[in-house]
Amino acid sequence: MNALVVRAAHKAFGPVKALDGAELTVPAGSLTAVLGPSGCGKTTLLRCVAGFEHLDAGEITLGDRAVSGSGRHVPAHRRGVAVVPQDGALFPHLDVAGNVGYGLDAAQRRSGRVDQVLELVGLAGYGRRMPHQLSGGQQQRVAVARALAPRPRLVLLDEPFSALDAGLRAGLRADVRAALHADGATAVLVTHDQGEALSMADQVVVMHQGRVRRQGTPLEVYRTPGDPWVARFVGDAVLLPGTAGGDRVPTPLGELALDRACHDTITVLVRPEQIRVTPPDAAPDAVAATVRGQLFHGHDVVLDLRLDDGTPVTARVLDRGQQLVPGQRVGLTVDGPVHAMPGPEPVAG
Ligand SMILES: Nc1ncnc2c1ncn2[C@@H]1O[C@H](COP(=O)(O)OP(=O)(O)OP(=O)(O)O)[C@@H](O)[C@H]1O
Repeated sequence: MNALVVRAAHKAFGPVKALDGAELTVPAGSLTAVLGPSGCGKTTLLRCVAGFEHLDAGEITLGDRAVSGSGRHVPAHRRGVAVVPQDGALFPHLDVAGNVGYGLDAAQRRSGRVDQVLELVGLAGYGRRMPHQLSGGQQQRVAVARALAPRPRLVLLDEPFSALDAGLRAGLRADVRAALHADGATAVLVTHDQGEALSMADQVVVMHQGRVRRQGTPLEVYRTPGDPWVARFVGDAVLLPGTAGGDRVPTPLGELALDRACHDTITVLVRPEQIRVTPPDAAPDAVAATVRGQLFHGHDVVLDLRLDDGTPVTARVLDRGQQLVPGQRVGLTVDGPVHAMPGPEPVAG
C-alpha cells in the first residue's frame, strides 16, 4: 500500500514554477529520499505534502485520504504528518522528555512511548537533559524522536543532517534510518546530497526543475538513471556517444556490452569504477590512454585520463600504492555491461 501519492503537482511563486507536474509514490513503511539540486522544488514539494502550502493544481493523497487537490486543502495539523526541520527546532525551555512528549496526550505519555522512541534514537536516559546540554547531533536525534512519538502517517525530514559535520553525519544517518525502520514509519527525506540519498533510502526520487526525472531503488537510479542529467547528478559519469547494434555498441572505449538491446543512436554511461587501468598492452582489447592527473581520496584514487582520440575519461581505482604520473601511458578496459540511454547527449541544462 502507498502511504503518499502526489499526482501532477503544480505550484508557482509568481513567475517561478517551483513544482511543474511533480509525481511521487511512497510505499508504506519505506524511506524515500527526494534528491535534487538547489532550487529544484524539493522543499516546496515537502511543504505542500505537509500542508504548509496550497497546490495550484494536482493531487496529494495520504493513505486513502485526499488531502490536497480539487479545491480541497486539509490543514497541516489534521494531516498526521510530522516534520523534522534542518535545525531540529527543539523547544529550548522544555527538557528532552518534554520535547518528545509535546504532541502526545496524557495516556500516550503514560504508555512509555517517550522512553521507547528515545531508546530507538539512541538517547535512552536523556529525558531530563535540556536542549542546550546536547550536541547538534543529539538535538537532531531528539527531533526525530519527537516526530516519531505520535506515530504519524508520514515523517518528513528536511535536510536534517546538513548543519552537522561530516564525521557525525554518517553515524547519525545510519541510526536514524534504523530508528525509522524499527518503528515501521514511512518517511520522506529531502536532500541535495547524493551519498546521503543513495546510502539511506529504500527509494530515491530525483527532481529537476519542479519535476521528478527518475524514481527507483538506489541501485536502479545509480546503475540505470535513464538520462544523462540524472546519470551525472547521482555520481561521476563517463558519457560516450554510440550507435547500438543489438546488445553491443562501438565506443571510443572499445566495443562494450549494453544492459539492454537496442538499435539506435544512444549515450552510453560508464561509471568510473567500471574502468580497469592496466599497463599498456597488458590486455589485448585494452584501449590506450594517457594519464593527465589524479586525485587521491584515501580509499580510492580518481584518475583523469585522455584517450588518443582526445576523449576525456575518468576512472576510479582502489589505492594500492600504484604510482601513476601525468604523461604515463596505460591501457583501459571496461567491466560489466554499460547503461544505454536514448539519443545523443543533450546540451547541458
Ligand atoms: N515562498 C516563496 N516565494 C517565492 N519563491 C519561492 C518561495 N519558495 C520557493 N520559491 C522558489 O521556488 C523554487 C524552488 O524552491 P525550493 O525551496 O522548493 O527548492 P529546493 O530544491 O528545496 O532548494 P534548496 O535545496 O536550495 O532548499 C526556487 O526558485 C525558489 O526560489
